[in-house]
Amino acid sequence: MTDATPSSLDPSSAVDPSSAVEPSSAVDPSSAVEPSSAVEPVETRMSTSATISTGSTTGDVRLAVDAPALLRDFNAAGVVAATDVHVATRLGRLTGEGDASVLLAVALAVRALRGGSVCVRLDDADELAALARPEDADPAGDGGAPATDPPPWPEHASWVRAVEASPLVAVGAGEPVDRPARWVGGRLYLDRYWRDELTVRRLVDARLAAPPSEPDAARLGAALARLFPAASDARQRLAAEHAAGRRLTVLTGGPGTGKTTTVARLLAVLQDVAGGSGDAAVGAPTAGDGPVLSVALAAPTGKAAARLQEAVRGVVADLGPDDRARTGLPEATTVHRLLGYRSATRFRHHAGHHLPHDVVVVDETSMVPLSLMARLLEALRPDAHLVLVGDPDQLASVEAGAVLGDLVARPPVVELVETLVSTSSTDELDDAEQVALRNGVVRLVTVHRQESDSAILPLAAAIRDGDADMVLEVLRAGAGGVELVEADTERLDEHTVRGLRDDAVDAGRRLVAAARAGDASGALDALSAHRVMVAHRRGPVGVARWAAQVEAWVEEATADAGLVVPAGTPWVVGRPLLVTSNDAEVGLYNGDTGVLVADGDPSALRPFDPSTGSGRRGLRTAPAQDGAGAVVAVFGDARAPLRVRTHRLPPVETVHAMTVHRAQGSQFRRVSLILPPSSSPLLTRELLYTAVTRAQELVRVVASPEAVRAAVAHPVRRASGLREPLP
Ligand SMILES: Nc1ncnc2c1ncn2[C@@H]1O[C@H](COP(=O)(O)OP(=O)(O)OP(=O)(O)O)[C@@H](O)[C@H]1O
Repeated sequence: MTDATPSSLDPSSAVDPSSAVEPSSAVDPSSAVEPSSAVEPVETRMSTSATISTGSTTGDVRLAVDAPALLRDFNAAGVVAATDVHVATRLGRLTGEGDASVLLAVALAVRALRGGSVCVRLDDADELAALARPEDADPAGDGGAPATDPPPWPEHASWVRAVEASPLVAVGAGEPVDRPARWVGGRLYLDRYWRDELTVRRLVDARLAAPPSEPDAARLGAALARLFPAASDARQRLAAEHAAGRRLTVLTGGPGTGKTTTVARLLAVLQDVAGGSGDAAVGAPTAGDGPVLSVALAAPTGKAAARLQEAVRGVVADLGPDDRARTGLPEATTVHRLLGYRSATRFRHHAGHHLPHDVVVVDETSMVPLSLMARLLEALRPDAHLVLVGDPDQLASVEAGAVLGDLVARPPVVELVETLVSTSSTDELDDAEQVALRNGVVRLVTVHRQESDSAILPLAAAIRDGDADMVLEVLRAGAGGVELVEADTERLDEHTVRGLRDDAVDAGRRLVAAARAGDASGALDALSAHRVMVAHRRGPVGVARWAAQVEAWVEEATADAGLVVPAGTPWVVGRPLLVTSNDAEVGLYNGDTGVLVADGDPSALRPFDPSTGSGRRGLRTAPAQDGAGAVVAVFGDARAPLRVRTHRLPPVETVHAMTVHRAQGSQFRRVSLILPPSSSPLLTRELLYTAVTRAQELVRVVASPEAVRAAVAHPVRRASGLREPLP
């Protein structure tokens, strides 16, 4: 390994391969408020404002100079972007609303979506203060308006009066239904988000309030006792019993608390009780007949779906023969694919064409945004059993909404569930958990994973508890697969990051070797060996800069064999890929990761003309003899990879490093997390918790202690109305 000079860590050397901005959407107000479906943090969308003409005469297109003075001032302070102002003023023109305070409120509602909120609370001083933090305060400093001090907010009472009187705004939950914004309970929504929230509320409440199905108590009791025999299984047993009788169960818990185990076993319970008496004489299925309920397993990303399927099948394989036969081999898919994705707002299954399944289990529900949850709930048969599984302490979805967190924290919707019969007891639930159970929520708390010397789970627990001293203590102890590299991450040198470099190079070597050998499974396995994670997209602590850095290290380390670049293609064998948009036809979705591997007989990758490497050091190869091409992209489960020809690939990026948002739903054996400076608005408790819990063996945090403290001190705030009853 050759030492790179410190200058190779110079941020200015980083090339941003992904600087494409979203298409301008400022003209059509409805599309202007449609969030990007990209799985990436909010700051990526800040630069949008720099691409959109707002009629500025100053030449600075980030400033909305044609807007009323109040909006101009808030724009100049960086509180709202020019696009937010543009949407608000356009909606104002369409509805005859000229009051600047109302337009400011609408611009804030648009702005709030980018932070993941569904609405803006004008009466919440903390939220307004958070919005007043310029969202582009990232180290790159590459977007948004120049910050001046924000002007004072409009006087609250008159602001609310103006909003309530506005022709732009519908007030309350009822008529009229054709206005672009909605004011409910002190919250201002863009109408589309209000409708999605109402849909989720209505359909969740209907599920909770539906009369319970009453499975045969003796059979249920026997199945629960068989599948959850130990005293320590009590909460898992309760969740399974709840799922057998009710139409919505929300199963939560941190890593290693047995969520997946519970899912697999509860499927066995549900299949058993659905199998009726087992009396073959009357035609009822028996154990040997296999599954009788149609079950769908889904997760927000392909990677998470692959993990879910693998984990569930692993648990099923350990069940007794009858339960194994009853449960079968459930397939997992993405939520998009389950619903039959056609476009961001259109799916094959919907309220008029329900999914056929009797049971639908969604894992990693924290990543499901409000709009997708609304579409999923609409598409379910009313009598289907829905089980939402996830960890509400993780980062919420990139798009607006924090549905899992909201469902867990809501006040109770239905009276105490009376159907908990037979073996389950709620004795060990505290008062808050008893209340949550009325909303179908069962929280698993016991960590069962046997890694007693690992400090990753105690670290995650300290982050979740907001205990920054403990977090730093565990990190600094440097034992049990946890380490802290204390550093100013904007000025890292080679020596400081040598551990990170060694891990990245090791994983990269294995990846490239497997890819060149045409070993798809080996390459996909190597892809999860180590991952560099960051918070930002751009800047010295951004994904673009670190992806370029890791790529340079790996190229250097594997240069002896030369790059393998099949002739006539830009595709480098061994390049790790990240899919950046959905392509239902190919079966790849935003956030899926894969790798380019040599296709067919590796000897077909013979030298083409090493002397004409187009200025690039490396080995060029001819296409395989059979014309099938010499490189193929592989994705998904290492044991059954999905192979995609390069000409059919949707847009992809190289993924030597990724944002923590992107990494959600995936796990890696080793994780190196590089945190931005403590002033970054993206440093949140959920970000740190999510990154730490992606690691199986080792998590290395490269950060200043101040940045760690800042992350732990800032839980994410997301405004929505789901936690409150309708007025
Ligand atoms: N009731 C139990 N008793 C003993 N061991 C259990 C129990 N439930 C789960 N386990 C074991 O604990 C480990 C973690 O379980 P599981 O993978 O189901 O957790 P999880 O919550 O899905 O974790 P993650 O979110 O990290 O994927 C597994 O090894 C599993 O076999």
